[in-house]
Amino acid sequence: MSWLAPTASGPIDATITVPGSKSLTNRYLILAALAESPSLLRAPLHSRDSALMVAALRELGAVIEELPGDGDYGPDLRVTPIPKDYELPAEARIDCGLAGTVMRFVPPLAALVRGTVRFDGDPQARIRPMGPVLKSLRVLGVQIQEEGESGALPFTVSAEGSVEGGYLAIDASGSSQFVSALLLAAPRFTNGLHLEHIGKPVPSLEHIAMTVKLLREAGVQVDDSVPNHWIVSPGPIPGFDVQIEQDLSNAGPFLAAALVTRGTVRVPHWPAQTTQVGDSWRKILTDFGAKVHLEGDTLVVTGGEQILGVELADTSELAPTVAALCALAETPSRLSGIAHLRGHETDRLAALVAEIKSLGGDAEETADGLLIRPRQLHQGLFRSYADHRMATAGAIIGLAVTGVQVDDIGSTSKTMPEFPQLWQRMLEQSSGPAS
Ligand SMILES: O=C(O)C1=C[C@@H](OP(=O)(O)O)[C@@H](O)[C@H](O)C1
Ligand SMILES: C=C(OP(=O)(O)O)C(=O)O
Repeated sequence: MSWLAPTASGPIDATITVPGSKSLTNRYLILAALAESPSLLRAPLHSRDSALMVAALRELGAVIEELPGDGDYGPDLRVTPIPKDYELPAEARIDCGLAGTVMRFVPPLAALVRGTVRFDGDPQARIRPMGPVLKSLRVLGVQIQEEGESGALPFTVSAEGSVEGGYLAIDASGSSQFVSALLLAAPRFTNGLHLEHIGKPVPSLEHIAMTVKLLREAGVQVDDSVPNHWIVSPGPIPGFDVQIEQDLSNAGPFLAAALVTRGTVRVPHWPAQTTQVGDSWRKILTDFGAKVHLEGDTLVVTGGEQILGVELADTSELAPTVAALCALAETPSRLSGIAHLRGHETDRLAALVAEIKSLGGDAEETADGLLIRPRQLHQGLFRSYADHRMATAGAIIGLAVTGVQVDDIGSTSKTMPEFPQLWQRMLEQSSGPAS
């Protein structure tokens, strides 16, 4: 659905909470499916990525029910784990959509049931890198049959119900999800796992820290004291009851709106301690020239007189939102350490350069990032390439530039189906009506 991005007619003054974290929801779903007894996920995300994870775990024998809860964005989830020694009644089929967490995290779980499981996804998912996960499973003795390009969807996992584990070396420079995928299943490997990364630096390290923290909270022993080594001891995961934090990465476009309109945006219930990469908005938005502070547990961001250019390394999944702000900044910006964004939902470096340029901006790719220089932007089509974060980047630019048309705002359903309504609500709360 093509969507004319609303332009703000004055400073935004709004308070917004967003739905639950994708990364937390999909990790807790995996841990709950591996647990010894049922678990309750309170205020989880309900979006395409979480629905695909729920469907995948049901295919593998977990029972997942919706229960009324207190969250603003849908029911809680009760997860009854995959039975021990589960034998699939027939070949299972798992649709990964475009979800990295499903295509990377679920195959190691499929190795723990008996039977065959076929994985496929959206056409764009078939070019996202999968090789290190498939290679690791093969080294661990699991049979994988690939159908198309090597190291990519679609493929079939044939498993015998147990994985011995032990030492494994991988190159996770393409995605932190390769590491998280193996760590999450490792407590159920007979001998646990000693995973070593060998290669260029692993990106998005915050997401691995999140995996390690969640495993430890679930009672699993993890030693990550030596860089690039993770040692997970085998052991049971007791069922748990958890409140899921809102998605701080998805809070980003709303917070960015404060800078773009020189207004104020508040996000209540900002977690005091979190492993979400989105917590770094506090530093990033300060670099852009905003005033950022906490009032109790409410994060308050107020835009400055101008948006300053930034120099930032490894902004991970925040990069498209950051790039949108760079395109509106008064001084040049350099983003580095994000070469792996070429393997995200789309080649985000190419997509951001193409779309910023199509609005008259000045952007160029480097080997590992982007250079974005100030230039007046004009109306035009901003393509999202089925990528939720491209779509929200277009919305951010549209706040300042009239006539920005986002081709597929529906792509935000990947992690925030409510985005268009929440964006509108943010504008309606503000002093001037949106145009
Ligand atoms: O583990 C996770 O939940 C994620 C890890 C990161 O992947 P990469 O390491 O591929 O950037 C991040 O970008 C993605 O949105 C979510
Ligand atoms: C890279 C992302 O997603 P995925 O979990 O599909 O890798 C993202 O949400 O920015």
